Amino acid sequence: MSNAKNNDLLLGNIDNHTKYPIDFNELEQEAREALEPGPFGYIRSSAGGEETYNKNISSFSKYSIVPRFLTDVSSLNTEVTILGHTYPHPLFIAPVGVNKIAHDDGEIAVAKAAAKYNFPYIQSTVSSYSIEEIAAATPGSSKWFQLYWSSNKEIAFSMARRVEAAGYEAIVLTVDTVMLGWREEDIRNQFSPLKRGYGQGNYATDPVFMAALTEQSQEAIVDSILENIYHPTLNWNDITELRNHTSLPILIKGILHPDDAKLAIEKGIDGIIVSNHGGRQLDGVIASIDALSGIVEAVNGSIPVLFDSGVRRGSDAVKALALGATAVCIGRPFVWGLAAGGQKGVERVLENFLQETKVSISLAGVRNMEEIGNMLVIKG
Ligand SMILES: Cc1cc2nc3c(=O)[nH]c(=O)nc-3n(C[C@H](O)[C@H](O)[C@H](O)COP(=O)(O)O)c2cc1C
Ligand SMILES: O=C(O)C(=O)c1ccccc1
Repeated sequence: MSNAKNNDLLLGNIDNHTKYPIDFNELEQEAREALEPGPFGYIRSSAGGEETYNKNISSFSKYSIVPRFLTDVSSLNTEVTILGHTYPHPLFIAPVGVNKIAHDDGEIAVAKAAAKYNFPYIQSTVSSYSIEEIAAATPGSSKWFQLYWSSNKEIAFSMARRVEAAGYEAIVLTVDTVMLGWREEDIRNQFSPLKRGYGQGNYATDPVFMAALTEQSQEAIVDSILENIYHPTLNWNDITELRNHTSLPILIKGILHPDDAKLAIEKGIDGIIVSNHGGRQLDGVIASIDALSGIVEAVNGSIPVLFDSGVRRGSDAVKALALGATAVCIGRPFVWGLAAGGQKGVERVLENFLQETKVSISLAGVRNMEEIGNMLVIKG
């Protein structure tokens, strides 16, 4: 619960804080200055002509909040319960790999900032730090694990066992990246983080992955990651197998079609993340926010529906929540915070998101996360 009287968010920011970019574009500019073109371009860009990337962002402005007044918004409860865990607010950290290309402290800095602001942290398979290192750096905080399937599926099962042992609360299987999208900026910059040896934290510590190597060299590790991480044969039978290898809840990330959402429910999946991977996979696909309502309708409350792609500020998150998302994941904004200022930079991004989200919910006349689904959002 937060009390509006003790929590005059805007004035608190004007009085207390040192100057720091708040707006996404200013933050991106600061990151551009801090990074080499290869890493900066890898994070910023998306697939093809970046149609979907641009649409993800611009489509939010097609939706307008119609607020209610005189509802006594002096206290706000943003708690949400998802798959048996109660989280203080419906904002998560999206899984983003290879964080060391943005800052040397990488995922440790992000996970610590997330723990400080109570954002559940979804760790990517292709992290620079391992499952166990992140767990040790952030004891007691909520963590989920994003799994990239491996062509040698015993590696995927091994990672699933490790996250369960390390106390993670759920596994998010990403299904839209069975091969990498057509990313022209990376071709232009000749930049592949995996080829340069980033993102090995979970592979180089995995007993099944390491045992399968023919030789124990850096080249062999890179080659084997590349052979395993692209897995175009992935299909629903693999999901059933994963189900038999973990007792953790499984969510599928990358759902855009209502029929895939229905199939996920039929196959016993515990939740989905509506996402187009920030426009980084197939260019020309529907903006994530435009896909949300149809999927929420298809799911009809039977499993949680998380959301990402294009969320740039608190009011975007509020629109997604009002359209039926159970929680919203923040992507590129925190990566720019990391590039601009390490853990501190991420903290400022999360703090701003949280504060704007809370102010926006209250100003729309809503007091808790049950009411937010009734918030009126219209196209126009
Ligand atoms: C640099 C970068 C790396 C990413 N790595 C992963 C990843 O390892 N696994 C995954 O499921 N999604 C990954 N994503 C996608 C994010 O989880 C998320 O879907 C996307 O960033 C949302 O779009 P937005 O950042 O424009 O809001 C990555 C995104 C970026 C920008
Ligand atoms: O770049 C990405 O979007 C992504 O998901 C990824 C895939 C492999 C390695 C690093 C990141």
